[in-house]
Amino acid sequence: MTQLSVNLNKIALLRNSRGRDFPNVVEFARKFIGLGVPGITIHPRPDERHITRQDAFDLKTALADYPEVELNIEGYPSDDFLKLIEQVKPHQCTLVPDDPNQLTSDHGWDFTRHADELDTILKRIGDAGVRTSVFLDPDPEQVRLAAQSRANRIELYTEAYASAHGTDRQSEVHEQYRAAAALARELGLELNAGHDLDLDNLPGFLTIPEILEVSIGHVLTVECIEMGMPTVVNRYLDICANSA
Ligand SMILES: CC(=O)[C@@H](O)[C@H](O)COP(=O)(O)O
Ligand SMILES: NCC(=O)COP(=O)(O)O
Repeated sequence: MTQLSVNLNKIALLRNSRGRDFPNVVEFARKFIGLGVPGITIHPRPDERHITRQDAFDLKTALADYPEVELNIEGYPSDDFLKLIEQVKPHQCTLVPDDPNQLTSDHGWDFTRHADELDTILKRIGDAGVRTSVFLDPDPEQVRLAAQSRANRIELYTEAYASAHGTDRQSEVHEQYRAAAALARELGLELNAGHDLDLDNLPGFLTIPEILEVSIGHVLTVECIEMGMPTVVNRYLDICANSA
């Protein structure tokens, strides 16, 4: 069964737009957990445009009340970010190759260029007792290289899957993900996935076997506005429970 990790970036974005602590990120984490969500994801960016460093500490403290709930922190491995990970010690850290000013994550790691620096970084995070995951395109060469690294998991970057969904490229693109996932499993990598997943495209994606975790935030937040949190969370949990 796939675990749902709700990404709270967009709750923080709303909060930051008014300069007071509303909506409160920790309170929303508690609401999602209360509805049965087993994981929380945040992606603190250097400009703190949504999630702040303080949010990471506050969530870590709050999640002590829910030992079964996983905290996943995503981000570019700057020294600041790595220090944050060493202090907060989330269950999982997902490394993303984002520029500081990037609008959103739009590509996976290139291990042909970054294998050496990632080795040092993955060791540092692993030594802090934190599970590691690396954001990756569904590219067989990158999957092979990631399998030779210290990463425990890969997170398949699903934007291409989401944009092809419902178009005549759907099955071709889906096959790329299916093949990358099969190769990753064969090489001993565990698998997560995320970016632009939603209630409509997730069931098709989760026909790929053994996706351990999906992190979802942007569309999920909009779906909650449209349909209400309980309905949306129940539908996601249902889809995840029926994954391959
Ligand atoms: C790493 C990843 O997949 C992203 O989806 C990310 O967490 C979203 O970041 P923004 O919310 O800043 O677009
Ligand atoms: N890792 C992906 C994530 O956390 C959320 O992505 P999105 O649903 O906000 O596109």
